[in-house]
Amino acid sequence: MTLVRKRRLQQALKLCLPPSLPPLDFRHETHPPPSASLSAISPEYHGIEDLSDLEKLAVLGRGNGGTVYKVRHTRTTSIFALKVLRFYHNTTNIRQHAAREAEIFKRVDSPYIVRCYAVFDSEDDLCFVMEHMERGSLHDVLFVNKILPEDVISGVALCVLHGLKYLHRMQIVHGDIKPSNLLINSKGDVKIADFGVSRVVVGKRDAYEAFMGTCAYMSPERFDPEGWDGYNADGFAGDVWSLGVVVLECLVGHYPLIGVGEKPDWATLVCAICFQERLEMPENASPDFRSFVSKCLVKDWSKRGTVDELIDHPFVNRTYLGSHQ
Ligand SMILES: Nc1ncnc2c1ncn2[C@@H]1O[C@H](COP(=O)(O)OP(=O)(O)OP(=O)(O)O)[C@@H](O)[C@H]1O
Repeated sequence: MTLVRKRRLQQALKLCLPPSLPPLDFRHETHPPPSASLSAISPEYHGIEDLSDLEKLAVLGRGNGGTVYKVRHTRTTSIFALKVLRFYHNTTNIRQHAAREAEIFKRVDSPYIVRCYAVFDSEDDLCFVMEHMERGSLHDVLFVNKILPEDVISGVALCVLHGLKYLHRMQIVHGDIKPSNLLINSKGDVKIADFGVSRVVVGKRDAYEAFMGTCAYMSPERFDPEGWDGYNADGFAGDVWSLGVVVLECLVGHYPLIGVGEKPDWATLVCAICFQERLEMPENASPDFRSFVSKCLVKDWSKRGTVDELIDHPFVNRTYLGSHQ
């Protein structure tokens, strides 16, 4: 059964074999949006003028502070994903994250990043109209399939690396790379989503925020900045660490830095992330897989593989790997 599922997934999860990166688009940087209730993010897209144009069809998922709906544009019948962040009790924290997410979404335009077409804001909530990623998140895929074959993981990793390369060139640290933030469309393209804790790097120390994002995927320098020279880290290496954890999780079938059944509380995670020396690799992992993950999961961020190095790594440049079972 597992084998059937795996085969089905291999067919279904077509991987994007990325063409060369498109040039960076800085159009939006010089034109900050007006502080009106609607900020059109993609000026070429004129279809969505008002939230009332969108009919809710289903709930796609829920995250911290928000719900994502599948919606249909009543006039064009196009399908979108609508993320609604509600500001209960005027929580400054959520407002700040939402504003940051909107700000980053305005800047990015890449086939490796989920597109955002419009943002509507009001007193009570902030709504993002995004491209609908039909197959949901990598988290959903792992929930159903448990583990993925190496060649599928390799394609996922390559898409994320291209997305990170684009973001990092724009000085954007994602800060929360994890399976639920990697979305897959009907063509099998994997794209990075959710910029709620992302930041634009303006210097090394000034923008440092240690405990934003999801603890389990955080790098040692974010978890323990004093122990791992985190105050000097630029943040980009943290995204690479998170990618390494995700890649390993896809082959292990569960969060890989602690044992199955172990509670991922703060103390357990800090021990695993900051102090545990040995990396548990699945026995069936290929040498390329081991090498790739080991380069991502170097505890000292200054010695960790960079996105530019990893994008040339044999693990993500294989034509077909027959070694997985
Ligand atoms: N554009 C989209 N297309 C399809 N499904 C989506 C889209 N965006 C989000 N989802 C689904 O909604 C879920 C919730 O997304 P959301 O960004 O609100 O939170 P999260 O990343 O899962 O969690 P957290 O808030 O803790 O980061 C996702 O896990 C995914 O399954």
